[in-house]
Amino acid sequence: MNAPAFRAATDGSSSPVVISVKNVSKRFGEAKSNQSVLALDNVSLDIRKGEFVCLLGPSGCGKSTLLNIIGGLMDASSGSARIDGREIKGPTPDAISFVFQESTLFPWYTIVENFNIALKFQGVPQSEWSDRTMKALKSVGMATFANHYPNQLSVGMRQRVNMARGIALKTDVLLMDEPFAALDEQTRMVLGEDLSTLLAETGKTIVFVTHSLAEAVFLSDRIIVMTARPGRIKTVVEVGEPHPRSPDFMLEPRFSELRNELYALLRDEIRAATAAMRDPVSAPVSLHGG
Ligand SMILES: Nc1ncnc2c1ncn2[C@@H]1O[C@H](COP(=O)(O)OP(=O)(O)OP(=O)(O)O)[C@@H](O)[C@H]1O
Repeated sequence: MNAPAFRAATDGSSSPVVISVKNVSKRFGEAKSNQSVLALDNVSLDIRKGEFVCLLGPSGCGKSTLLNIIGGLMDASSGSARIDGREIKGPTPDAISFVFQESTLFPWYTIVENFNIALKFQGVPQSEWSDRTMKALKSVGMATFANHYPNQLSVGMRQRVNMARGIALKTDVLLMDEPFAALDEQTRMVLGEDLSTLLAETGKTIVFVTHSLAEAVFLSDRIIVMTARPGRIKTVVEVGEPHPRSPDFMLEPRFSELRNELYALLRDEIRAATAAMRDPVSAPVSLHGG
């Protein structure tokens, strides 16, 4: 029997850089217009192969915008994003796949058919489809539902399948935008454990957006803490724990210390974001140099 996959804690400095974001700013609307929004301001970030990186910050600080720019779904207003040295100018389905908060399964196709469409779109040879699909479904405990339709599954099961589809694809990079946000706390925790195991097994590079401090600490190698809008990188917190992670990690004093540290870092930013929502004209945009 094979030993379970194990991935040592990383400080992110020993593996090659896969994603490189350099001086990225993003403005929605014309700068002169009073409707214009500066969502990201001069963000630079390198993400290394096999890392699990969380983007954490107050609502509206540009987490999804940054993820969308990395995924090629949106252009930066200035600066650049690269994957494996290539400038990202649009979606790169050969390199990057997405898992969103809402299940993006076609309701009129079975789970297997949904996977086949994604694999076909990605150019994976048909001879590999079944093996990849069943392996990924098995890894999230959903193999027996392969021939079900999405509406025959619970919300949590659909999100499991969504996650499995991201894993089945050949891409080395998985971008996950609040994939567990719609789930109850227990399901979230179990899926978080599964994701940590999958990270150790597949070695994929994962960029994950969340609002949950506990989820960020439990899953991440590095947590990118962002300021209130315009989103900048306030600080980076290293977790330094191997994968797969067990729920026992949450009982360690270090876990609470890290979560408290994140809360202390975010508190001012959340206040700034809330003030800006209440009074967009006179509120400080960010307490962090905004
Ligand atoms: N297509 C768009 N057009 C105009 N403004 C946008 C667009 N997309 C995002 N924004 C604005 O950019 C800012 C950042 O949005 P984004 O969704 O990236 O934030 P977020 O940190 O992911 O928020 P949340 O945590 O609430 O999901 C917000 O003020 C938002 O209103």
